[in-house]
Amino acid sequence: MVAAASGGPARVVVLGANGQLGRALRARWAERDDVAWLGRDQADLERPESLGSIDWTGCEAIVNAAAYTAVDAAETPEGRIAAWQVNAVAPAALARIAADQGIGLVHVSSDYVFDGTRPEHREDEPFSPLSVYGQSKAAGDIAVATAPRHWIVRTSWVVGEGRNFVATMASLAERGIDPTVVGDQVGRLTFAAELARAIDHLLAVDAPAGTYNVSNAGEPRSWAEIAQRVFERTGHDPARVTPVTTAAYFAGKDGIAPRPEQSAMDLSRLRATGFEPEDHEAALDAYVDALSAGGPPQDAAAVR
Ligand SMILES: NC(=O)C1=CN([C@@H]2O[C@H](COP(=O)(O)OP(=O)(O)OC[C@H]3O[C@@H](n4cnc5c(N)ncnc54)[C@H](O)[C@@H]3O)[C@@H](O)[C@H]2O)C=CC1
Repeated sequence: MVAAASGGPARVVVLGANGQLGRALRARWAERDDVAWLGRDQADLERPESLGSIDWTGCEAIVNAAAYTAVDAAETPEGRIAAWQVNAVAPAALARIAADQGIGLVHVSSDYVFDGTRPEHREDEPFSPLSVYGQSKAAGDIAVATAPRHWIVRTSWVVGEGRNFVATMASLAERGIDPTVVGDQVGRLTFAAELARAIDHLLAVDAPAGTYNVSNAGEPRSWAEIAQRVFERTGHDPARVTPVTTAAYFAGKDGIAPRPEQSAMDLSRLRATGFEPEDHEAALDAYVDALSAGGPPQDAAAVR
């Protein structure tokens, strides 16, 4: 069995426990003692065969929050193999385990399975990935859908703890650095806490198996508009952010995977389960305020 904090068998096993979503789930389920939290050291999805040697006795649901998320590195020969192992082969192994042992499987997908040419992605839109990462995620979705009790949670633009776009913009604003930011990719932010709340909800209401788009709600915005809002909220001049096209931003840079221009997703299927997502700009303001309260963020990671 996989042991939970209680010492007994875990009813829920979370894989990828140390990522943005994993940490948000930990915060959400901090009071629960029936969850096991497995990081890469305990369950390495690059070695999918190892998942079959785990004793899943007592497990009612697996939440797969692990993924190979390095979108550009996935275009390299080594990255390609790792991305496929983690994002496609391992989810297929999990689907087999879930099907054989009657376990529910929550798996997280990406808007990058689409090319971003439609105004709002619906769950049943045909796959049209632009990148190796997107291809590997689409293959994972196809595999996971073979498990009878599966919930594919398709999300976009995740912002959680640590290194992320919003923290980077807040840091640049504070340090007097004026960024150029992509202005022709449009979407909605998904705060990791909101994603965790939605997963908790889908399990709690035992939502029908299938795919659910999950993001925060509200008017879709470009990365540049989001950056400008971060500047404004932190008391800096938003005009310091210069919007550029994706083509201009990546001009002369090698090894950049194509990104969808349009990432916003239709949320009606999620809403039909009784879940109302919070507006992403209101959530952004609250997130930035929390960052400010904790002092200026240290991390100045590259803009996505
Ligand atoms: N970050 C984003 O903007 C988006 C993320 N997603 C999806 O959301 C889900 C959660 O993503 P985040 O929490 O943002 O990603 P993250 O990169 O913060 O976390 C992923 C976790 O997976 C772990 N991991 C990587 N390789 C592993 C392996 N071989 N074995 C076990 N664990 C491994 C990492 O150590 C990390 O803890 C993923 O399925 C991702 O594809 C979808 C759309 C956008």
